[in-house]
Amino acid sequence: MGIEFLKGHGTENDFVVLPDPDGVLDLTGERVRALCDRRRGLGADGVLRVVRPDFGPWFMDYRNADGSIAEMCGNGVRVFAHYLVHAGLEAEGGFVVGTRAGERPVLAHPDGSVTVDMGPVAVTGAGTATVAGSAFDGVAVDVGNPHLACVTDVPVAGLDLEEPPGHDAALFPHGVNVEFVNVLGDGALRMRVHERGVGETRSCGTGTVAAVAAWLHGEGRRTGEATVDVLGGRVTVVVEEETATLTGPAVLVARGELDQAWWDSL
Ligand SMILES: N[C@@H](CCC[C@H](N)C(=O)O)C(=O)O
Repeated sequence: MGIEFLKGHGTENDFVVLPDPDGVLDLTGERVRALCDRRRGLGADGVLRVVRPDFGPWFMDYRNADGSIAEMCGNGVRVFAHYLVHAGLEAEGGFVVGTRAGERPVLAHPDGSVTVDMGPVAVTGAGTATVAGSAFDGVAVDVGNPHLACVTDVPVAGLDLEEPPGHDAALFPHGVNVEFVNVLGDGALRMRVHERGVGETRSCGTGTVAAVAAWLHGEGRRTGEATVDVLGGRVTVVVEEETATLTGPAVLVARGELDQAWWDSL
């Protein structure tokens, strides 16, 4: 009997989901890297291990594709919540998901989309990202994990994000997710992102919240709402005084078993 997995995505930010209610899987960095590898594994931007603690809600143990651990993943919470409903472990509607950044209330909608209460969002400073020798002014945004969100007039579609953007390491001692954001109109943004521990991804939920917070900050506003177009689709973000919400699709595409011998060899 192999190890159960599912594959899913939220606006094409894709994840391997590993149901592990009793917390018995030894999810090493090497196993995460192998699972996420698009040639020698299943391929994904990250892994969501589904754990049921003795007390409290289902816990999302999130890992980046390079095996590193991150505090929070907004698209991951949507896929995680959708999986819980799909598996009959939670009912559609409101429930809570545990993350390393704290508990995140979610609302699982009948169409499979999910709204996540992302918790407080804070603009904590200013920084600069560098891409191919060009500098982009940005703001540091804490969404439970670190972001440098750069609102720019340079069309983001043309940026080469193959290499990690340069940034001020002293400002982000634990690394950073970097967003490049175009304003398409009032309440309409376009974003590309280079994620810490992954590379360029087709969407980043916490990144879209950071993008909206950065746009509002530039407008001298603290609260507001925007759609954010990413390479993998569209999400909606609402920033309020005390919290922010992220709404978007969540899709499960496959379910199967990992080969036990392959797992054991890692
Ligand atoms: N894709 C995620 C963010 C995942 C974590 C990030 N790479 C980090 O290291 O902080 C999202 O949807 O928020």
